[in-house]
Amino acid sequence: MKPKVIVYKKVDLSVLHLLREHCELTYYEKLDAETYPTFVKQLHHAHGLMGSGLKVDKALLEQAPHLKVVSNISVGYDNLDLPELSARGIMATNTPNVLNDTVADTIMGIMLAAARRITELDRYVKDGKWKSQIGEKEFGVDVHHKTLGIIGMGGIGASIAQRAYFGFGMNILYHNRSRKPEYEQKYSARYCSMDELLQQSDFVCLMTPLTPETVKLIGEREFKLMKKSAIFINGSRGATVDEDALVHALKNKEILAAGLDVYLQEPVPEDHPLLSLENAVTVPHIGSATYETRMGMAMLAAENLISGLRGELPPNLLNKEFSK
Ligand SMILES: NC(=O)C1=CN([C@@H]2O[C@H](COP(=O)(O)OP(=O)(O)OC[C@H]3O[C@@H](n4cnc5c(N)ncnc54)[C@H](OP(=O)(O)O)[C@@H]3O)[C@@H](O)[C@H]2O)C=CC1
Ligand SMILES: O=CC(=O)O
Repeated sequence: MKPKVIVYKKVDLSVLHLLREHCELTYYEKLDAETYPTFVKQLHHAHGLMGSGLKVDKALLEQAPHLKVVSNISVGYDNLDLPELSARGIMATNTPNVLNDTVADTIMGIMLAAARRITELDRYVKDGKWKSQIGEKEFGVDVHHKTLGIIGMGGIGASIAQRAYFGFGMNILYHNRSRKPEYEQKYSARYCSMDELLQQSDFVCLMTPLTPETVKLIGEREFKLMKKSAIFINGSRGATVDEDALVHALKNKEILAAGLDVYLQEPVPEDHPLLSLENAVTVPHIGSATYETRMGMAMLAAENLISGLRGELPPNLLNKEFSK
């Protein structure tokens, strides 16, 4: 008998074909108030779950007594209660690396947009405000040859460093809990304390996972340490930043600008103070959002799921306990 699998996110047909070869599939393009009650009923019989963003915690797992594998279609897995999954013998997987280049492209785009005020000036043109030759009021700041500080120099951080170093001649600083000699060599990146990184960088890019340690990693104190000319970029998760402190820093010109892909609440509420600030570039969590990359992520997630359901150790297994 084929294992029962629920996919709760829209994926390409080829991914569904692959899954159907190996599993009995229930497919939701998305979960909403209408579909959720049926989804929960089906969870009672499911062996596998694949999608992204759903909070997989004790309460949900209580409804899923037969679950064997939870396959996230994302690299971040802060939506998963990993200790609870491990305690129940359920494997969890994610999709690292396939998205590094795409997310790094997005981050470079946001950096450039914030520094050169591209989204703000796009509105200026479309609103009919371009009436004469531009002057200092429309000037931005350079990106090339500036100092970029990356907090969370992992797969994505390194792809950002690669673009910044080779493409823009930037000087790279980074901070992690552990040093990465490989990136020091490849991108002449210098490891430093977080405070030094904040003080020295023209661009501060946050790329850590969301963990108990990184909640509000950047707050009032950290914004005060940054240069007044600094541009802050968040590509990690909204909760790694104290958003009130960010709004305060932007309004009071403690920093020059910010570029944001992630927010504490997503979708970000229409009346969020960040949305009324000209010096904040705000995009809707589009880091990995290209056809090619989302397809690659979904395919990898399907492979992880199938492998786990066969009783193998999936390539991107997250629970350390299972690999022992
Ligand atoms: N905006 C978007 O669309 C996307 C956002 N993301 C986010 O980016 C995150 C990173 O992804 P990825 O690069 O693949 O992950 P990696 O695990 O490859 O890299 C994360 C890096 O963060 C460092 N890190 C972890 N904890 C801390 C800490 N407390 N202080 C400083 N550094 C820390 C790690 O180094 P060390 O262990 O040495 O500390 C590691 O090098 C994801 O978890 C997700 O939240 C990912 C994809 C798309
Ligand atoms: O935010 C996206 C992810 O892959 O994590």
